[in-house]
Amino acid sequence: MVGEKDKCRYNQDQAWADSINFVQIVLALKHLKAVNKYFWKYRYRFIAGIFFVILSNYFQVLAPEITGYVVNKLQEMLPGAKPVAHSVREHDGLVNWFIGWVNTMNFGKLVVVCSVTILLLALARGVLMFFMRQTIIVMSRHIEYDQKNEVYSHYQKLDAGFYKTHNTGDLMNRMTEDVSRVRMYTGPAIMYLINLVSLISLCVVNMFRKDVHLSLIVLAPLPILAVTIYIVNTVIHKKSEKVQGLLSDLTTNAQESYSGIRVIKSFVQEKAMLGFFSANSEAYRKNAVSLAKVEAVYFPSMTLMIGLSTLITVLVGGQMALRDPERNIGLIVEFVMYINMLTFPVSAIGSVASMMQRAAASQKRLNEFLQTEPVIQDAPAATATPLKGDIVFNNVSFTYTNTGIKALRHFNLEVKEGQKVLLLGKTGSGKTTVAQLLLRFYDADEGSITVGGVPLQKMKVQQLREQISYVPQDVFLFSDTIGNNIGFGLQEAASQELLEQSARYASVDNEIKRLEKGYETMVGERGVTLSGGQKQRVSIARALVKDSPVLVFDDCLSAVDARTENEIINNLYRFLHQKTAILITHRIFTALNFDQVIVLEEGTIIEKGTHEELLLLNGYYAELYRLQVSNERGEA
Ligand SMILES: Nc1ncnc2c1ncn2[C@@H]1O[C@H](COP(=O)(O)OP(=O)(O)OP(=O)(O)O)[C@@H](O)[C@H]1O
Repeated sequence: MVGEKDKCRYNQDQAWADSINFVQIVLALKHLKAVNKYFWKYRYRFIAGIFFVILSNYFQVLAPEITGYVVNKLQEMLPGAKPVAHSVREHDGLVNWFIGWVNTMNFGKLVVVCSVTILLLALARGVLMFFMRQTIIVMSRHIEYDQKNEVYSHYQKLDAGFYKTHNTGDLMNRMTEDVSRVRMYTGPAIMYLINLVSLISLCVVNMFRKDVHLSLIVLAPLPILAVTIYIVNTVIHKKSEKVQGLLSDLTTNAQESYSGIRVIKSFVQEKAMLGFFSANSEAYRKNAVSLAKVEAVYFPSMTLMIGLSTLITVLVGGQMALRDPERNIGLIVEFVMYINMLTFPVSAIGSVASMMQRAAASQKRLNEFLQTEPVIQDAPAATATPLKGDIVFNNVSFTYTNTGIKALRHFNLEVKEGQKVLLLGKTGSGKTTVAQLLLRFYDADEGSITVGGVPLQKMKVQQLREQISYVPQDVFLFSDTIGNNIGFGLQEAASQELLEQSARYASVDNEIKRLEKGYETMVGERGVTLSGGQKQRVSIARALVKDSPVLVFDDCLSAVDARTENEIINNLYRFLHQKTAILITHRIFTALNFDQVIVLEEGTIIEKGTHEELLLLNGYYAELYRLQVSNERGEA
């Protein structure tokens, strides 16, 4: 068995191995190509941002040159000092012009003018940095917005099969976590990257222009600093991911304990739950402490590295000046300023690299998802056909690919326009599958489904679904008002009259009106919690409000009592007068005179006929009927 220490050692080794795998990082970056279209969309903002970053850095590197010049001037004033030679090549064009202007002033005035100039440069930098954030960071927010919309609209396109194979947490993560990680790339990472490339280039060019030898010596520790920071950053990142994960376990654990408090108490499991919580809490504590230790080392070691570079500059530069009195001291001051200036960009290399790495991993996940094409799509020749005529299932077979379960086998059914059909069968016999195939949540593997002779594949999916009112088995209400939940399927806002009429048909109107806010009552999280039966009836009302020619009710009366069930069936009898309806159920509804009753078993029809015919057949239906009648008598 691997011990705790070995595991820890393994994790550390792994972190080091991962962190130095630069090739992998570079390869991973190809996934980020997908966001280039957004950079193009916001190109003017982006170009302006790059310009502001470069200009701000240019102003920043002017300050050491001016400071160096002032120090040299001071050196010249020391007793016995020789004038310091200024080579035009040594300075930036703007600095040369500035030196030409101030050189004739007396020393006092020169110092004041140079100080004010340095102050003005700092102010200008501040303004430019403001614009830099206003352009690049704002651009990243726009991209984040566009990308969230892109992901969301793709979710809407994908079909039922996709949702069965992906869990909600994973889907939510792509919308939130992955998109915000990509934003860290399109915003801060890109900004820091342009910043560090431009600042390092400007500083290094200036340093080499002045003293190649000294430059090589003082710059030597910086790459070591960059790599060290990158490695430590990766370790910190991995540790903080782990701490985050443990924290989320802890929160879920606590949340479940609160929600399931009645079960915990009734099963007297408080102690066990506490033990479980303590174990989670201990794991979190250990990892959080370990993260704090690495973070504690991080900043002091960074400061040490920078201090070392400054020390080398002063030491080597000072010795050079001692050996060669011609050398100017201003150069040493200038180099110390450059080194301090380089600290931030060099230390940012690590965090920029890990931000890009994380963004690439997130974008890879997003790309995989965005490239998933919905299986159910409109055929090129599909038309918006009105749903008229008989519904025919002709020799239909269907297997769920994810489980390999054959839900329908050579299923044949003909529902004449305006007929009411009862689809009955044991659980798992394939009833819901019939409804889902009719709505084209899936396509049949074999056989065909036609409405009025037109195959479903020749109709536009959206129009097909618009013309079918479907009450699914799992009731789902949105966190919105009851009225909005009922009117959900309508293109325009439903009139109060229509809402009430549908609710009356679904036998829920009276109960809604008894609520304090009536149809304006919020459902869900912070609203009123409706009972299972009430929710079912609200979802029936939602289907009825659409007034479609075809209705499919999937086991939607399972949570209502027998009296309400009869009331709804009677109402439906009136409502469904001209319409085609398929009612899926486990129970027999005697109140409604069905044109056909179909009994399914393991995906095939075992009985078919009217209520009377099936009673005479004396099979599954007749037995279920007798059982139900005797139960009802027993209850009465
Ligand atoms: N999304 C799915 N993925 C894989 N298998 C599924 C899926 N939905 C249903 N099945 C399987 O297909 C078979 C038929 O399921 P279906 O939901 O059509 O039955 P049902 O008669 O409506 O059952 P119930 O009355 O319990 O709702 C079952 O064995 C079920 O396990």
